Amino acid sequence: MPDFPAHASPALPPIASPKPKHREPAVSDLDLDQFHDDSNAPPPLISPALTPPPTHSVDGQRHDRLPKSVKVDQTSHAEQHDSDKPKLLETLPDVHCEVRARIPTTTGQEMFLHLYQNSADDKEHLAIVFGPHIRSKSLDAPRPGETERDRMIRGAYTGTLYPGRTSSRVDQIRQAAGASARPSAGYLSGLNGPGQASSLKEVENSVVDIDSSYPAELGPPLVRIHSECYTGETVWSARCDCGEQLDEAARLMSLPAPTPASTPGSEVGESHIHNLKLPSCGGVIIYLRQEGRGIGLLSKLKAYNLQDLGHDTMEANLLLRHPGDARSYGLATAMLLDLGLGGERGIKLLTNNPEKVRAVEGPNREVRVVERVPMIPLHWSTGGKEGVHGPEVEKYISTKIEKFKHMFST
Ligand SMILES: Nc1nc2c(ncn2[C@@H]2O[C@H](COP(=O)(O)OP(=O)(O)OP(=O)(O)O)[C@@H](O)[C@H]2O)c(=O)[nH]1
Repeated sequence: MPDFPAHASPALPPIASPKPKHREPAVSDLDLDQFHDDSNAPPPLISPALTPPPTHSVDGQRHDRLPKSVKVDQTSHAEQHDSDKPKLLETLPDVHCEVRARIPTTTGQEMFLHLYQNSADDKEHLAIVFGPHIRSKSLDAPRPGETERDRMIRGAYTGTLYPGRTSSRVDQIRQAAGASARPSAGYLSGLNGPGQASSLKEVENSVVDIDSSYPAELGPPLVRIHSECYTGETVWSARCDCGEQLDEAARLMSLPAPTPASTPGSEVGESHIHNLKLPSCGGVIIYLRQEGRGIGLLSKLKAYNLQDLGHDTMEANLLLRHPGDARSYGLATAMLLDLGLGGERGIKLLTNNPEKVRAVEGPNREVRVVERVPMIPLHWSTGGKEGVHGPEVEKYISTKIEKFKHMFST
């Protein structure tokens, strides 16, 4: 079997969006046998079931806490050999958030969908923002000639919209109503100490108003970089776990932030916070329109047929003359910076993909990944009770481990 190129050495320029401009080579033009030199091996679909790595816990339950994270070794980044470094653009693309809207979701949680445009391609990439703390600078920046109503229509408001609202800024509404300064936007201010009842009320009121930056108390914000997968997210494919990963990222970002009540030794009882709408830690899913690891849906569907003919996901891409992974993450870096998530404090990245961890940091480490939270397939973590399963997804995951060097354990 030939040596494959190292994972994710993009042959396409990193920002290229896959648009088939000419007819792709017919499958019959391709050398289907090149990966089958030692083809006494059984076809992948009947290979033995994947044994999950032993280090993750299997207790049949989903937890209401973030899975254990792994510190990302900062020195090893700095000392990376040139050959190990991901190929990054020298400068980040320009991005700006055109519009944002509140989306109540079927799980009961609310999120704000941010639509971005950029200087690198003509696709609409998205930031799915959970919690009240993360805001887009380019969205909030005033635009020439716009009215307060224009600002509200494009989502550049604080607090909550309601019929008849006239200003995009909560402070202005309060001032107009003769109210004093708005309640403290500090994270759960006043909860930690005696006499919390009025403070709790204040928190309840301020939850919808908070527009400050991400509070230091919550540590590095949780980030997921997700690449589009029409098959796994929309048409119920069990060839991959992309849909489940998107759901799980949203669930983790909607979990309530730790409160003093959940901290040992706290004087605040559970009953005090029973009906309180506590803010979630929040986080952001950067949803990049790089379908099929950047090869596009057309090629991905051909790749599926090659997989049914016995090839793994990397081989199928290579046979179609695409890199094993054609994605890039400069847009994600630029979007995270716009959302105020650059700088020293860093982010916690939900992923198993080592390439993502390095590439999202950007050419000058504009964003720092200080912790990595693994994405364990639900089928493993629930002991087989939930999650996508079947021979195709097993093969997909085992190829991620063996060829793309994904890290499925802490
Ligand atoms: N080419 C190809 N792409 C696939 C296949 N199955 C899923 N994909 C794509 O793989 C991508 C999955 O990417 P992500 O969810 O960002 O995750 P990842 O890089 O695999 O790693 P994690 O962050 O650990 O989940 C999506 O763009 C899917 O469309 C496949 O068989 N072939």
